[in-house]
Amino acid sequence: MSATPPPPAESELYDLIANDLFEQGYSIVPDAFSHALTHDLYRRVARLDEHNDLQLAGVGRETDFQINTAIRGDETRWLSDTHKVDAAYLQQMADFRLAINRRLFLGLFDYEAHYAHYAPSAFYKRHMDAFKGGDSRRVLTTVLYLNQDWQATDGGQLVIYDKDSDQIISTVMPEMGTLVVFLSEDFPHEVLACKRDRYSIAGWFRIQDPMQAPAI
Ligand SMILES: O=C(O)CCC(=O)C(=O)O
Ligand SMILES: [Fe+2]
Repeated sequence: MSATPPPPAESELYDLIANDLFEQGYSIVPDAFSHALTHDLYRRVARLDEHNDLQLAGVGRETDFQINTAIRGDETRWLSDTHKVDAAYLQQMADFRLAINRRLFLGLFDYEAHYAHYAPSAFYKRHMDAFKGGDSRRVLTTVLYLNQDWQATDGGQLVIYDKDSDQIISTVMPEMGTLVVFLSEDFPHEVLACKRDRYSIAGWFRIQDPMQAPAI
């Protein structure tokens, strides 16, 4: 028998996240999804790591893209609908997208997500996931953590800052099942150096590319 409570019923989960986003622009939810899904995702990323199927992440987009381990040291791989476990998560996030659109009218159009592995001593310096007027189309960031029994001494916390005051808003332990959601343009954040392998899925809901939108 496990002592952890079952995940909240889905509509309650989305009510809670939508309310947090409306009130404060971010939400942090422990045990967001079913334990079965979370464990499948953990096994999948651990296997990708074991088989060296993750690649050092870069900074910048397209022509600006470069590897810079002074900024970030994580290794990543995009989820793909062609793998059963990836597809299960992408389906979960498709439901999430509709549920949040129904509650907040954010016009979320699609979702991209990658597995990430931070090896011991890796970090991701303070950054923003999107900029006002930028071309990434990213509106809402999600991070799902996949690490059992994370301790404060393991490092690797996500630190979220207030954009205006520079104060720390929250320090999040990357514990198995915890989901963090925040408005991509509003919160500078960083990943502190970790002391053990750290696994997660980072994802971004995006608005539609105005160039691809049908003419009205
Ligand atoms: O893993 C995390 O806690 C955050 C990762 C992140 O900021 C990113 O990939 O942009
Ligand atoms: Fe980020």
